Amino acid sequence: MSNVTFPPLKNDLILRAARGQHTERAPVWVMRQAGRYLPEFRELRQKYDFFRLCQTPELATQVTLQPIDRYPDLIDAAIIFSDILVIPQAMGMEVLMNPGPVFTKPLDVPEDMHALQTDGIKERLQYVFDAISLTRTRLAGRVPLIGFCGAPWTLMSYMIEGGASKTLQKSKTWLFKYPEQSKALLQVLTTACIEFLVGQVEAGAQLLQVFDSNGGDLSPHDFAQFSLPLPRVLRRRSPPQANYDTVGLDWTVDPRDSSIPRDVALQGNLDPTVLYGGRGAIEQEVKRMCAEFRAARPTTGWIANLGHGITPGVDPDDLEWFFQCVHKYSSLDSK
Ligand SMILES: Cc1c2[nH]c(c1CCC(=O)O)Cc1[nH]c(c(CCC(=O)O)c1C)Cc1[nH]c(c(CCC(=O)O)c1C)Cc1[nH]c(c(C)c1CCC(=O)O)C2
Repeated sequence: MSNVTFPPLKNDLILRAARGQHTERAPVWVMRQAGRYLPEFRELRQKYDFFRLCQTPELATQVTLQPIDRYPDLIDAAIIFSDILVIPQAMGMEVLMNPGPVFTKPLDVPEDMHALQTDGIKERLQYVFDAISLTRTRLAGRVPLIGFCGAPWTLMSYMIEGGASKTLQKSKTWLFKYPEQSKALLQVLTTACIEFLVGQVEAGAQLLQVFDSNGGDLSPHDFAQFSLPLPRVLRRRSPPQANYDTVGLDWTVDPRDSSIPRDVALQGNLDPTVLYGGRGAIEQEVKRMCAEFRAARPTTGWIANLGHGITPGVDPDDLEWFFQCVHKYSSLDSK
């Protein structure tokens, strides 16, 4: 589906695992791998505002490649440097990063939705597509490139709460007090997400991840109603790249949990705090994680990752050790 040709891929481990194929070892990457724990990232961040980095393809590409250059032969995927909140921005909402996201005018009542610009969203996100194409070229086939977006419910909750929230009281109130308007907003966001993801694949993204960070706050019934439609629609628009072939787990879920469908590959799930525990703790926990995933998926694929984004204080050498431990303990011949 990509419009451009790029250098041939040398490492397709994560693509095979995401499709459910058994791999010689688990592919590995970490969420927020281009982030504040890296001194080279902090250096650039001192010069540029967060969204300036996202909006300038040359800079976004440079940041995306930082972990790939630092850990050659250890990381199996790059993820485009951006943020889930670029969609609300493209709908005309102002978002600042200081240090977490802050919306200057969150949605308060359904009438506020009239101010949202629902046409031309994909066009205003062209900078992400340009960053993806440039990154694909500069990756030169070393590893696949992941594109992403936030899931509609997570975006809606940020747009109403105005930032991170523990209780999601305002956005959940919308669901129950203004159900029709909430559905309309989710519909607009679903369309925007799908156009955005399809555009990323056209620009060169080889794998897509949808972050539904606030999905766990919905009841199973509301999750099915408000969050699950996206992959079904996406699948119709962009087969076969866009199946939810893989489900990401955090550390509160045991990969052997019988409620997890059998027909998906798994990704996860080390508690990022383990990375503060020193080499002994990292090795022990990675070994245990690999054994659990191997038991859960003895003949199909899984992807090693943290259960959440890496945090700013981690020593980059300890992350290197994490990668080395995954290589060792997820190999077919490891005990
Ligand atoms: C909810 C959410 C956001 N953004 C994202 C999510 C979903 C995943 C999750 O639940 O964490 C996803 C995201 N954010 C970022 C990426 C880039 C790719 C990567 O390296 O993983 C990705 C995939 C960069 C970022 N996004 C952000 C940073 C740090 C900001 C900085 O450089 O000042 C980075 C590297 C900021 C951000 N952006 C967001 C928050 C809540 C924060 C503050 C939290 C934090 O500080 O880590 C919104």
